[in-house]
Parts: sequence; C-alpha cells; structure tokens
Amino acid sequence: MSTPKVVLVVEDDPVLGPALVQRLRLEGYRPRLAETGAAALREAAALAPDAVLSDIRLPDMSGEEVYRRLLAEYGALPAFFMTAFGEVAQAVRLVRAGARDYLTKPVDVDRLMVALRAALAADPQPEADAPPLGVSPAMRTVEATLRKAARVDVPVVLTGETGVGKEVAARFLHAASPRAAQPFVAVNCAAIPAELAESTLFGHERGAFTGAVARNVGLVERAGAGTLLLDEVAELAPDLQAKLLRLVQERSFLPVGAAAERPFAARIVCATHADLAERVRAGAFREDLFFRLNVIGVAVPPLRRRPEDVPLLAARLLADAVARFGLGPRRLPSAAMAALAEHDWPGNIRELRNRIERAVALAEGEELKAADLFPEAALEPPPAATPATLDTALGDAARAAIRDALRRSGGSRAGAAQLLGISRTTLWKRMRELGLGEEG
Ligand SMILES: Nc1ncnc2c1ncn2[C@@H]1O[C@H](COP(=O)(O)OP(=O)(O)OP(=O)(O)O)[C@@H](O)[C@H]1O
Repeated sequence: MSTPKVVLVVEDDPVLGPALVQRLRLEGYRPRLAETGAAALREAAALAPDAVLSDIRLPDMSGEEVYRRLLAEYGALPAFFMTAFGEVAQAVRLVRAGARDYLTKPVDVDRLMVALRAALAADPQPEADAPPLGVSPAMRTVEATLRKAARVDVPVVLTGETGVGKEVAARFLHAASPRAAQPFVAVNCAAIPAELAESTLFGHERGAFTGAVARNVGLVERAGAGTLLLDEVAELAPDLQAKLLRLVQERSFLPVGAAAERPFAARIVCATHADLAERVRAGAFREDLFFRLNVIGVAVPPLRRRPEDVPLLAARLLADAVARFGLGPRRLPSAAMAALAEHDWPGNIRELRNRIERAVALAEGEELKAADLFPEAALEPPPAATPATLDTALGDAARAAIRDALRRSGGSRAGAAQLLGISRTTLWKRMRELGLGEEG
C-alpha cells in the first residue's frame, strides 16, 4: 500500500477537531491536529501535508490568512474550509482564491470524506520541475490541455497578450512531455536581425560567408530531440517562413553553406500575441505554415481574467526576488495584497514581476506597502484648472497611450512601439517631443 496521505486539520473546536482526526485515521490517512493558525503553519512546515481541512475562524488568525500563507509556501494544496453560517462570503472568496471547497457547520463528515478522497485521487504529484501555472479554473484548464498535448508529438501554438506567461507555459509543456530530459530552446523571432536570421536558426558551415570563421550550430540543431519554442512567430520574415515550413514538413534543414540536409528531431511550439489567422488573411503569414503549426491551439488568458492567480504568483515572484537580491526577508501584508488584487494588470505577469522586483529593491522595511508596488498612484497629476486646447488634449492623450503601451510591454520600448503600431524611431521621437524622454 502507498504511504498514507498527511491531512492537516486546523480546528479549535474541542469536539469537532478530535472527531475529524479519528475519522481520518479510520479512512487510512495520517491526520494532524492544529488548534491555532500559528500551530498549523508550524505543522505544515514540518509535515508538508497533502491536504488541509480548516476552520475559517481560529483563535489567532483567520483561516483565510492561514490559507494564503500555505498557498505561498506550498502552491495549489487541496484545502477545504468549514464555516459557520455567517462566514460564507469569506469561504466563497477562498474558493475563488483556489481552495477546493467549503462546508457549512454542522459539517457533513461523510460528504467531506468523499470530497477529500476525490481531491487527493485527482491530484497526482505535479512534475517536480513544473510548478502549477496557476490555481484559477482558467489556468487549471490550460494546464490540463498542456498535459494532454505533452503526450502527443504535434505542434502547439500558444496565444495570449504579452507577458501572460506563454514561454512559461511552453516550458511546462516541455517538462510534462517525454522530451523533458532533452534541451528546451527558445528563439525570439522578432529579435533576430534579418541578415543573421538564417544562420542563427539553421547554423552555418565554416567559410559559408565572409566572417564565418568557424562552424556555427544553429538553434534548430541545439534543440536536439527536445523542444524548440518559436516566440513571436508571427514576426518571422517571409523567406524564413518558407524555410520553417520545410523544417516542419520534411523534418530536415540545411545549414548555410552545408552540402547536405540534417535531420530535425525537436518538437515545435510557437507563441504569439498576434492573431495568426488574421495575419494569414492579411497576407502576412503563410496559410500552409499556419495549418501545419496550429494543430493544437492553447489560449493563455490575461491575468485580469484570472484574479485568483494573483496571490499565488505574487508570493512566488516575491520569494524569487528575495532569493535573488539577497536583501533579507520581505512580506506582502493584506493591504498590499488587496492593492494587487484591485489592479487590472495590462502588462500581465511581467508587470507583476516588475512591480514586485522594484518594491523589493526599494522598500524601506520588511513589509511591502501598496505605495511600493504602485508608486505612480501618488503622482497622478491634479485635474487641469483651465479647459485644454486641442493641442494639449492631443498631447495628453498621446502621452497616456505611450505610458500605457510601455506599461503593457513591461517597460520595453520595442514592445511598446509594436503595440502602438509605430516604429521604434518614431516612438523615440514622439517621446522626446512629449517630454517623456526619460521613461520606458
Ligand atoms: N506561472 C508563472 N509563475 C511565475 N512567473 C511567471 C509565470 N508565468 C509567467 N511568469 C513570469 O512573467 C514574465 C513573462 O512571462 P513569459 O515570458 O512566459 O510571457 P510571454 O507571454 O511569453 O511574454 P511575451 O509575449 O512578451 O513573450 C516572466 O518574467 C516569467 O518568468
């Protein structure tokens, strides 16, 4: 028999707590009782429980606080809450934040056992190197699709706004696939200079052109039998689209200056924030290539449509920044979490990451404040005292649009220019004219 699953019971009721423990033991689990939030966090650190059953009201903190801390430490842990009649709103909030379910008191223990068994059976240990992408229903669906796609060797196209985590999703797919031990190579198709694109992707032989002093192994070859991610695939120039079609169709490629083709063994995954079908209609993307690549399409939803993921991602990104910067511990108290929950994240997870990193780097104390995360809120200009002229109104609108695009692109001017449909040079000129030269 497999080792019994550890279930942490957080309940200060002297009757219900021990009764649940006894029942769980009879059901074959290894239960552990904690009567306060602090004890629950200590037990969780010592035991790494497989599931949690918690009261919503505890003597020292709310079940909500316990859950948020557990979420930050252990990710998507199945959690069930027991609540009195008047606390249902809080319980519903917890389910939105990723808790599995809530039961009103008096607790129907049989129903609780059925739900617990189902949750633990349906929750196989995630792959060690692929932490969950989120806890929201939307991201659970994306994960389930990626896991299914991982089993079959067909191309996948990931779509979604900039910064939603398409590359992270591609890595998740790779880690869940039988190719996990092979290389994962990501190419940003929008960033390769046109004149180097072919040799960067396919490699070149020594002496293939002036300056080719040594053989260069292209990214396609570096991917070996692993996964090749073509990020921003919609930006690929037409001649490279033709070569990519050949790569997908024939499973072979020709390095620049080589006499013979080489076999291509990797799996192709593409990512784009553009509407590829629309690019095909506009004649900018080859239809035959589109059909070859778009066998399984997965849309990664923007962060504002899955607010349940914000606490988990914020906690993860905070832990990451704290570890990297080595500036000592930092915490996100509930006021800061509430500010994060209210924002609509036009720049998605990249924006969340940037805000957390900046706050960790610049905050004075251990606790991050809403103003550390959203310093611009304190700098909103006062409303104009006199009516605007058409020129100033147009200038203000252009400034707002540029700032918004910079925010969405996580501060990248190239990304902002793309969003605004202008060249980088035009953006730079307009920013100087509008007095935005130092931003971005
Ligand atoms: N599930 C996640 N957990 C932690 N960090 C994440 C997660 N998803 C994305 N990120 C972080 O958010 C940032 C943007 O992610 P990523 O590069 O995957 O987005 P993208 O959609 O590919 O962006 P772009 O369209 O600009 O290429 C990265 O810093 C990444 O590490």
